[in-house]
Parts: sequence; C-alpha cells; structure tokens
Amino acid sequence: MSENPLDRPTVDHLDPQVFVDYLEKTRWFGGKGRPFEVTGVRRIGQVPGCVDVGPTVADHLVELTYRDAEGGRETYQVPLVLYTEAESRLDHAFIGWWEEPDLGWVHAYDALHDREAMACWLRSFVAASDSPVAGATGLTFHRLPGHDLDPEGVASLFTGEQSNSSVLFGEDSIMKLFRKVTAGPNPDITVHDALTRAGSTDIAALYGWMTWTDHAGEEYHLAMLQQFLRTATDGWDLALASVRDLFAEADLHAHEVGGDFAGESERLGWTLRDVHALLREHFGVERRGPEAARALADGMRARLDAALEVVPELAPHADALRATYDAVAALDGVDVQHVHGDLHLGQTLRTAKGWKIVDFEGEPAKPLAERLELDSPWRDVAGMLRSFDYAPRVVEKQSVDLSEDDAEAAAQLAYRAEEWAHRNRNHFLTAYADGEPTADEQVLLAAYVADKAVYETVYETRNRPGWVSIPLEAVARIGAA
Ligand SMILES: Nc1ncnc2c1ncn2[C@@H]1O[C@H](COP(=O)(O)OP(=O)(O)O)[C@@H](O)[C@H]1O
Ligand SMILES: O=P(O)(O)O[C@H]1O[C@H](CO)[C@@H](O[C@H]2O[C@H](CO)[C@@H](O)[C@H](O)[C@H]2O)[C@H](O)[C@H]1O
Repeated sequence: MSENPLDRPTVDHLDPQVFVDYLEKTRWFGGKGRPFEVTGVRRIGQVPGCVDVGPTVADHLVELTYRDAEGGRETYQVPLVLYTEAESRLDHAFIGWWEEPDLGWVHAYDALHDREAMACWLRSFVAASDSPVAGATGLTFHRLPGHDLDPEGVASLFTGEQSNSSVLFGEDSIMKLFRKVTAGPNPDITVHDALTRAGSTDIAALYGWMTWTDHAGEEYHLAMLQQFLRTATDGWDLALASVRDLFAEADLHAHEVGGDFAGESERLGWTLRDVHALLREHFGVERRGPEAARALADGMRARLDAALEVVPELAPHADALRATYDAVAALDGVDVQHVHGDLHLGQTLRTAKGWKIVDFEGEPAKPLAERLELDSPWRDVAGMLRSFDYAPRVVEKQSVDLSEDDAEAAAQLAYRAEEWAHRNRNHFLTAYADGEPTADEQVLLAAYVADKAVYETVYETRNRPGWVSIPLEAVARIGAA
C-alpha cells in the first residue's frame, strides 16, 4: 500500500475545516458523533465532461483523523461544483466560499445536488464509449460494451437512506458515487463487472465506472454507472407491506392473507442461489481446512468481545453465543468464495422481471482488505434470515407503540410477527438450499446468524437506538434455544 496520498492538505487556498460541518449533516458520513479533524484535502481532478461547457466541477478526497480512543483515518470523496455567484437552489448543499486562483471568489456546493454538474458526469461516461476517457488531472471514465447510454437523461439525486450517493439519469442509468474510499478494487464494481459479463439477470448490469490513480500508482474506484431498474420496488418495503397485511387481518394466518410473501421469499432464495453459483463459476471456490474453521470462529468471538464493550446488555447471552461459535471451530473445514457480504432485504429489488440483488460492496464499516476476503455463502443466507426477522418486528414495534397498555394485543402481535418470520425464513432457506442444509451447513448458518445479530446490536446502538431491542431479542432467543 502506498504512503497515504492525503498526508498534507494539498489545496492551499482551501480551509480544510469547511468540510467539517457539511460532513456531519450528511446521511453518508459514517463518523457521526465521533470527534475528528480534516487533516488533508486533495483535489483529484476536474470532470472532463464539464470542461468548457458547464460549471467547474472538481473532485476532492477529504482525509479525516479521528481524535477519540479508537482513532484512525478515513478518506471521503466530496465532488464540488464551484459557482462565482451564490446559487440559492443549492443552499442545502453549501460547503463554503473562498478565492480560487483561476476563478476568483467562488461558492462551493456538493456537486451531487446539482443537475448541471451531474450532466457533466453523464457526458464523461457517454464520451468513454470506445476507450477510457481521462480528465486532465486523472479522473478516468470507463465503459463496458453492450449498452448505449441515453445522453439526454436528466440527473436527479436519489433521496433514500444510503452509505453512498446515487444519481439517476432519466430512466436509463444510475450512478453511485462512493463516499468512503480506499485505494484498491471496489468489490461493488468488480463483482458487477464479472456478473454482467457472465450475462446474469439477477443484478443491475454494469455500464461503466470512474477511477483515479494516485502518485504512487494506486488506483481508486470512485463511482459506478449501472442499469436503472425502472420497475423496481425495494424488497424491504414489500416485506413491510406484507406484514402490515397480516396484522390487519386478525383472524387469518400468514398463508391465508392476500399479501403473503412466501412466494417472493422462495424466489429470492433461488435468486441468491444463482448469484452464488455464478460467483463460484467466475471467481472460484476454495475448500479450507480445520484451521480456517477455527479462524472463522475466532473472528466471531472477537467481534462479540468488541460488541460487549458497546452493548453490555449482550453479556447474559455471551456464553450461549460462544457455544454457537465453538461448533464452527469443531468443523473439519469450510468452503469459501466471493459473496455479497452485507445482504438484507434492503439490498434486494423486485422488478417486473424478478428479483435483483444490489450493492456488492460488503459491510461499509469494514476495511477493504477484509471486504475482499473470501467467505462462506452462508453469511449471505444468514443476512437474509435476519432481515426476515426484522421486518415483522419493526411493524410490531410501530403497532405496539399505538396500543401500549394492551398486553394481550401486544402478545398476539408478537406471536403473529414470529409466524410471518418463520414462514418466510423457511421458504427462503428451502429454496436456497434446494431442501435441507446439511448438518455442517446448519452449524455455519446458526453461527453467522448469531454473528449478524451481534453486529446489529452495535449498529442499532450507534444509529437507531430505538431499534436495538430487535437484535437483542434475537440474541436472547439464540441463548434460549
Ligand atoms: N440499479 C438500480 N436501479 C434502481 N434502483 C437502485 C439500483 N441500485 C440501487 N437502487 C436503489 O438505491 C438504493 C441504494 O443503493 P445501494 O447500492 O444499496 O447504495 P449504498 O451503497 O449507498 O447503500 C437501493 O436500496 C435501491 O433502492
Ligand atoms: O445497507 P447498508 O449497507 O448501509 O447496511 C447497514 O444498514 C442496514 C439498515 O439500513 C442494516 O440492516 C439492518 O436493518 C435492516 C432494516 O432496516 C434489516 O433488514 C437488516 O436485516 C438489519 O441487519 C445493516 O445491518 C447495516 O450494515
């Protein structure tokens, strides 16, 4: 790995502190609530599709150093659009104003919020159709053959909850700009590249990507352009709607309700099975021996120890969780391959042509090296099983808030939530495994489910404390089993 390219601020006329307030405001900044300083800002290039025809759009990497006990540094990508006059339509994305050597005083905004700036990105991808197009200072746009982009697609920023930022171009394509970045391949791009070239219909096809290379020759993958799935509905929203249907029908069981989700869960199982098979075909699969099984269990134990520091309520269940991991340590080996790494219902989209799986970046909080490691496909299955558990519990929570004093009604809702979860977990798992998982697979699956629930207790404590009871109750159920 090269020396960090952002060790010193490199944009002398720009006060690095202008980024601090803005970062705190955004959904995608992962360091919220932690003390940090901006210790480097590098202007990495201008978007070529803008030069001479649009506003100045300059991309920046902003390095943060955390000033808490955990410490560490992270790099975020913040493209700026620079206007010589204030643009009130972009007030919400204002970053600061300063004097630029060539432009004079400028008002700087997060470029993702500006239609004009994003049109330059699209033009850069369109121009890259035959061979990669590089901007003067090193942003390079790449394309995959097979799709003619619509050059007229009007840009609009996707408003969903995200770790990155996505922009739609008309109804044709969607660009995801990665916010937290590291040198090296981004699995979201490399996996989409492999699956698109293999002709997979279980994902949104890759159309292109953008890179930057630092002075030491290290390549950064900074953005990805994909097929826009026009008819898509989020799997998580569909699952919630199905649970609400069940809760609205007091006298019916899950399989009798119009909004029953079991058929969708089954199809999702088949889709994941196909994706894993293609990933094996393309990137291979390795059988690793008993030491790999022990290392896997050690990793789970270490994550539990770290989680106990953040969520002390896990303590009464720690021994039961460790017993689940001990069973993994006793296995004589484990098959590993490329996997999704952070799969849940929010990473699935139901389109008119079936389910699609998105976002192959892995868990955003993990370092790249860890996200690139091969893993067991049962990690992804476990992620989905946890999601089938979450959906009814979220609706249950909302419903119980409405009828706080009615203990009987609350117990009834809890019963029905479990009924929904059980039915959909089973349909998904049976479809994925094409029957029953083997005994060893069940050991792995149980441990990954426990590991994910532990991770979720930390995630919820930090992000949605009101929801932490959902994974905590799951952990308690594991302990009681
Ligand atoms: N190709 C696509 N077409 C339509 N919508 C998409 C597409 N890819 C992602 N989305 C939507 O954007 C949301 C965020 O995408 P995702 O890849 O999960 O971003 P992030 O990495 O920021 O979490 C998804 O939940 C989905 O609703
Ligand atoms: O989508 P991300 O990669 O940002 O994943 C993180 O956030 C998810 C929530 O948005 C979180 O998922 C957890 O909550 C979901 C419901 O909102 C639920 O379906 C998942 O099963 C549960 O894990 C995910 O863990 C986190 O990494």
